[in-house]
Amino acid sequence: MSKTFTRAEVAQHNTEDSVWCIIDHRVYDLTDFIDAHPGGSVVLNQVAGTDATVDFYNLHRQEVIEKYKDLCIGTVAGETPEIVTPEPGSLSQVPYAEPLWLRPQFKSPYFNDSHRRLQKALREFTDRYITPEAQEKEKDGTYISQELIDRMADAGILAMRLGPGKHLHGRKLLGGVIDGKEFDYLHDMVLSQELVRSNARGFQDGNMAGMCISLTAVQQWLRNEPLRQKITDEVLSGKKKMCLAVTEAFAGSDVAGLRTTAKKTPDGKHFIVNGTKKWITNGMFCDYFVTGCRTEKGFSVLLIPRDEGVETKQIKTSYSTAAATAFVQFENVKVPVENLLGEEDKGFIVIMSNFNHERFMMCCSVVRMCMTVVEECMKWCNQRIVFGKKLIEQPVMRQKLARMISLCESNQAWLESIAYQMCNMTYAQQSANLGGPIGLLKSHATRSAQEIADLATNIFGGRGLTQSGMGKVIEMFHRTYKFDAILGGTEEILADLGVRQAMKKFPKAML
Ligand code: HEM
Repeated sequence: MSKTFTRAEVAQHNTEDSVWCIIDHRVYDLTDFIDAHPGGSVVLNQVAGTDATVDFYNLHRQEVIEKYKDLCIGTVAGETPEIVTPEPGSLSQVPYAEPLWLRPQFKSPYFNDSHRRLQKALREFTDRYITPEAQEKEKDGTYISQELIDRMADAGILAMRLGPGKHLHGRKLLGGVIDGKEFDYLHDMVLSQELVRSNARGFQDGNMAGMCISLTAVQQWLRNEPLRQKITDEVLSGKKKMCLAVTEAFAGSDVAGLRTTAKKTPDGKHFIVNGTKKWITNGMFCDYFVTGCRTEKGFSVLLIPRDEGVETKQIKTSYSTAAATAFVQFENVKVPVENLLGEEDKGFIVIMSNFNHERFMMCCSVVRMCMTVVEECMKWCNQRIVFGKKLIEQPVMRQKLARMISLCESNQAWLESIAYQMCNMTYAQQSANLGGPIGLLKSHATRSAQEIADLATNIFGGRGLTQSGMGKVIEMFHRTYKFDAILGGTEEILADLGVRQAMKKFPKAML
């Protein structure tokens, strides 16, 4: 790479036997690559011997040049490469690509040094370990590797994903960048927002989303202490996997309509479970199912270990099968009564108590993903040349970007304000005061996501419909934003919840 060549020298390599070109002041020998080039050999022959920087960046993502850096044989004499290659862990320099609190010129009342340390460590962890695997698994549809799970368990990431609490006390997170006791809901927000940057919506859920919404219920409601500790240890160490199994083909959010039954054995020591569950995220690889069942006088929640009576079949949805979404069948599964969460026939509270945190995490992710889409659009508009001009020079494009930026900035500001309230409330106060606002935020954030996906696809044109290359993030987002609009409560239900909760507090007087 230390070799230098004059532009005249490069110009001579424009024959079938030797195809060189210049990209960003670096010299590339494409002779042996030409037949493997996904864009074909003709285009490379056309630029042989010339400076192809503008053409290259008009058609490729920055990561392509990184991946194929071995083709680089030197630089142009007297010239220095200009294009910035982001290092793992670095912040984006694209305007509006990062939340305001991470932009050096701005201040925030919410975040202290421990949030910044955690953000930095998580960004590096995600860039180095999660994103490469996420991209691969999203494409081939296989499940998360045990190696990555172990790495996340060691770093305390699995434990952090349950939110603040005693389970973090005494833990040194990410090698000690913060102490578990310091971890609050703003750290929690940072965690969700950094993990989502791997830009792979199916894998994002495949990456232990089931655990985040089920182990919390076990911790809060499983009364047998040694059993609770054993299971928590198994799951947080990554040795066992857990998911939440409530929805059925017969009933989604309508818990009263569920048909999975749990009948007590005559000796009162076991439940026998029969029934099916649908759309169970991570169900394919889980060892434990936190399952909603009909019991004699109501609805109950049971922790069901996988055994021969439990059968899982993969469901193909519009995102990658890396999410391990399953159809689950329980046939005469014998479950000890100590696996009951909360009280028999009073399972509704067990399921409901989990929702705020789940929805909060979803808000964090979808708002951050929207910001990444803005970043992609800003980069593309600055890079893409059409009708002899950069796209950004077209006022119609700037209008679209303005709308997208405004939606992202306002949603992020709302989210930070809610996270701050959560830091200053008990769990019970959160349930009383924040269920409505979180519901409204989730509903608004996913409506915004719809508009952002639509605008971004128009900006990218055909590339926004293509699963590889420049528009791949946009294509993925446009195909998958609905998961956030449906999972954890649909937009309509949550918007309605927000207004109903507000009306409960309406003063009795006629105002
Ligand atoms: C180091 C040099 C190059 C490498 C490693 C490279 C690699 C690639 C790769 C991996 C793709 C697949 C799409 C993607 O992932 O972005 C691609 C597509 C393409 N490349 Fe290249 N390329 C190089 C140079 C060039 C140059 C100089 C041109 C044009 C003059 C060119 C024209 C194209 C075209 C037209 C496509 C198809 C793009 C699309 O469908 O949107 N490539 N290239």
